[in-house]
Amino acid sequence: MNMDIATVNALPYEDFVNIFGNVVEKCPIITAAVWSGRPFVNLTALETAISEFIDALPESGKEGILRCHPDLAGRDLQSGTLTRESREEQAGSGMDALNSADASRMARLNEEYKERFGFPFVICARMNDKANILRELSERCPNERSVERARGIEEVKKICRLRLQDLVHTDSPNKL
Ligand SMILES: NC(=O)N[C@H]1NC(=O)NC1=O
Repeated sequence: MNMDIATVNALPYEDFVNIFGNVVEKCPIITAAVWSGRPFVNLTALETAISEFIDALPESGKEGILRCHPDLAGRDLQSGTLTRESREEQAGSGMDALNSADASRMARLNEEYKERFGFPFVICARMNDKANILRELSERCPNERSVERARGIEEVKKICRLRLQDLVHTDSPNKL
């Protein structure tokens, strides 16, 4: 895809949601909401609108966003039911090729984390490798719930930024 910002701003909401609906995993409601904020001056402005929408949510809403994320190396990966974006991100950080020791460690820590916080561990897989992810997962487990809620949301925003960038080319100054 190669869209300039004028093209994005001219999209009917059906197309806008179809194209950008999964920049926050399984949360097309966010994309549908920020469409009201057109016109965007550039891609960063769209990203900011998404970020501000998320920040304005009550804590339960932020936890809801985290709960829409599949586990890393979890059941959806095993059964092939990840979204395309998540599948590519997880494969990129080696989550689809864990040895059995790492796979069971991952599964155990993911369960422990979810049990403790009531939402899953979220990290931007494209900015981390397997070793990092495992380390972060074990280091973040003892944190306070409010700290982890905020950390998870920061990671959601990183994932969102990379997904947005993938949807538009930024190779020319006239492009997004
Ligand atoms: N749980 C979790 O972090 N999931 C994800 N992270 C990422 O980069 N893509 C995901 O689906």
